Amino acid sequence: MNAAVELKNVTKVIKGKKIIDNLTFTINEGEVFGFLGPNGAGKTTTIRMIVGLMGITSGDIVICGKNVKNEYEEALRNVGGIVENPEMYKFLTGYQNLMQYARMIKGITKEKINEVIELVGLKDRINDKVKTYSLGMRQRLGLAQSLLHDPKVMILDEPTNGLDPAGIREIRDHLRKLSKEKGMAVIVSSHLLSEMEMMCDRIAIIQKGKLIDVQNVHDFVYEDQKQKYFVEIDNGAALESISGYSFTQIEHGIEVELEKEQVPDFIQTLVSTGIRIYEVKLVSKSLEDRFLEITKEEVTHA
Ligand SMILES: Nc1ncnc2c1ncn2[C@@H]1O[C@H](COP(=O)(O)OP(=O)(O)OP(=O)(O)O)[C@@H](O)[C@H]1O
Repeated sequence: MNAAVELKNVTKVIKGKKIIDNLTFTINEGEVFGFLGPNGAGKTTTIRMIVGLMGITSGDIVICGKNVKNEYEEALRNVGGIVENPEMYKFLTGYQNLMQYARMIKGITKEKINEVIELVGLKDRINDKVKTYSLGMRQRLGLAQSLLHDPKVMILDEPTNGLDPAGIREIRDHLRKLSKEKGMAVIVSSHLLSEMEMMCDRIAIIQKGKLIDVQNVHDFVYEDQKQKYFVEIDNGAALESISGYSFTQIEHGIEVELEKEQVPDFIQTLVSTGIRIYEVKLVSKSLEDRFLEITKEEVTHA
C-alpha cells in the first residue's frame, strides 16, 4: 500500500498555545480515513495544514512524496477538497457551474466533466439550476468540482454536516466508491461518530491536539470476539441450572457475552430448562461507545 499523506511530528502553535501536538500518522491510497474528536480537538486545524491553508509550526506533511513545506505546489496538485462551503452560482445549472470552474484549470475536457458528473450521480439533474438542488446535491456538485483535476487525495471537513439521513448516505456511498474505484485517499472529519463507523476504513482519534489512537474501524468496534447480548426473560426465572456461560441477571432479563456461534446453543439451553424467551438483542459496542470510553480514559489519565 502506498502512502498518500504522511504527517510527521506535526505541531501547530497559535499565539503561544499548542493547538496540534506532535501528530504522526500515514494515510494510504484507496482508504477512507477519518479524523474523530470532540469539538476543538484540532481536526479542522490539521486539515487546514494538509491543504496548505495554514502553516506548520514544526514537523512535516508529505503528500504523494512531496513535502508541503518546500514543494508546496507539487504537493497540493494532488489534493482536492471541500474545506469551506464551495461557492456555487445558484442561477446557473450544475453543468454551467462545472464549466465555469473547469475554465480555470488547464486541459479539462468535456469527457472529464461528464465522468465526474457520473461519479457523483448527478447526471439526471445536471442541467437544472443549482437553486433547485438539495443540500446533498450541492455537496455532490462540490465534490464533482474538486474531482475535475483528478486528485489523488480528497479532503472533506464535516462532509455530512447539515445533511438529512438520505443525503448522508449519498455522500458516504460516493466517497467510498471514489476510494475503492479510483484508489483515492479520502480524508474526512466528523463529529457524527456513527457516520464515521460506516464511512471509514480507519480513524484517527484526536483530543486536545494529540493523537490518541489510529485504528481500523472494524477492529475498533469489534475488538473482542465476544459480543454482549440481552435476553429478555421472565423476572425470577430459574437460572441456577445454567452453567458454562458468564451472564448477569438484570431486570426483565440477562446480559450475556457470547461468540455468534454460541448464540443458538445458549438459547437452546434456556429453552430446555423451561425458560421463556421474549427477545434476544445484540448490545454490541458502537464506535461511539468505544470513542467515549477511550477519550474518557485519556481524561482520567491526564
Ligand atoms: N486562528 C486561531 N487562533 C486561536 N485559536 C485557534 C485558531 N484556530 C483554532 N484555534 C483553536 O484550536 C483548537 C482546535 O480547533 P479546531 O477548529 O481545529 O478543532 P476541531 O476539532 O475542528 O473542532 P470542531 O469539531 O468544533 O470543528 C480550538 O481550541 C480552537 O479554539
